[in-house]
Parts: sequence; structure tokens; C-alpha cells
Amino acid sequence: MKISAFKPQEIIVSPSILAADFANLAPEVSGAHEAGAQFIHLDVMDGHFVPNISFGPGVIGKLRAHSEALFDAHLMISHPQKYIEEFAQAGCDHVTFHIESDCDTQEVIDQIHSYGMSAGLTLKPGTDIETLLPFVDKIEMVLIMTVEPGFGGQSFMHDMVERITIIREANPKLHIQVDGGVNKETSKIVRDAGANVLVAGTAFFRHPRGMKSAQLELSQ
Ligand SMILES: O=C(CO)[C@H](O)[C@H](O)COP(=O)(O)O
Ligand SMILES: [Fe+2]
Repeated sequence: MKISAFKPQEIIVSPSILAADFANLAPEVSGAHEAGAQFIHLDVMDGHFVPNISFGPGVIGKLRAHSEALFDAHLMISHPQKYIEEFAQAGCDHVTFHIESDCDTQEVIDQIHSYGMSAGLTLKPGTDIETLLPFVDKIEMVLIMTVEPGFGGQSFMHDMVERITIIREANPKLHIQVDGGVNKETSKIVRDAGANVLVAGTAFFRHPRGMKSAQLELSQ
């Protein structure tokens, strides 16, 4: 699945498997797609860029056979340039990395594209949004973090919403993704601001009435 199959006006839910049952990832991933999610959000953490360790290309590669959803990797790692080939081989369709990573930003964007994947850029809440502006015509998606990266289940940072408007004005054709504390209420706020890709971990995989209810609540 390629991101070019989706329009930036289209509302897409990207469930973060960080909140899924790690002992049952295959049915969690296939169930998410069956519930209507078109992306699967894969949070890769190295314990260095962020103070948490999650999973890497080995796990993603095993999950690939269980879903036809777009595999949307969010790399929270210090040296993304060392691993792009591995994420491509694991079956990722899209790779987002952090502008604060220790790499040449344009070189990593080119590296991602060279494997036929789409590229995304993101930034921590404390980083100036202006740092992203030189790249908005070079990538397919911007990810606005609405929590400090590293952990699921945190509260949505409302003061990040104006970043969505800034990016939407800078490039109306970009996919704009929001990640962190997205639920029934906050998804409306970010959609109204111009975001179209909604990452949800807790609100999706731990919804009291299941994934189909979560999908409906996030996308309506
Ligand atoms: O990138 C992330 C954390 O760094 C996760 O994608 C995000 O936190 C999703 O979890 P939740 O919806 O529970 O906030
Ligand atoms: Fe994420």
C-alpha cells in the first residue's frame, strides 16, 4: 500500500500497536485493519533518543504477513540512517523520523524514497516548528507530536494544535498526522485544524467497546 493511494482530505486512522497486547500482536494488527483502520502505526524506540525501548524491524517483518494496511513507522531513534534498509525489507510503506535525530535530514528523506517508501518528518513538542518548513515540499507527511515522545497513554497537549494550521498553510497537499493522546474528543479538534491522519494507541486498542467503536469515534 502506498500513501499516494490516499488523499490529504481523507480521514485515516493509524492505530499505534504500542497499546496493543504484545503477546498477541498478529490478531491485534489484523483486527485493526478489519475494524477499518487503513494504516498501522509502528513506534520504534531505541532507549537512547527516547527513554523507552519498544520493538524493531524484526517484529515488523513478522507482522507484515498479517495485514495489508499501510505500515507507518515512527522512528524514535538517534541514527535512522543506519536502519532505513532494514525497515524497507521488513515491509514498511512509510517511514517518519525526527528532525532532532543525529543525521542529515535531506539525506535520510532521499534514502527512504530510494526504497520506494514515503517519508515523514516529525519533531518533539519543544522543537521550533519552523525547523520543519524547509522540508514540507520534500516529504509526503508531517507528524505533529501532541505528547513528549516515548510513552503511550499521555495527555494531549492542546498548545500543539496551532502547528497543524501552520503546516496545512505551508503545503495543502501534505498528509498531516497527529500522535499522542488522540481520542474521540481530541480527534475532532485536530481534524478541524486540518489534520487527516489520526494515530491512536490507548483510545483504539483499549477502547471499552472494541476496535470498531474506536474506529467510528475517531473518524466521525
Ligand atoms: O509515538 C508515540 C509515543 O511516543 C505513540 O504513537 C503515541 O503515544 C500513541 O499512544 P496514545 O494514543 O496512547 O497516546
Ligand atoms: Fe508514534
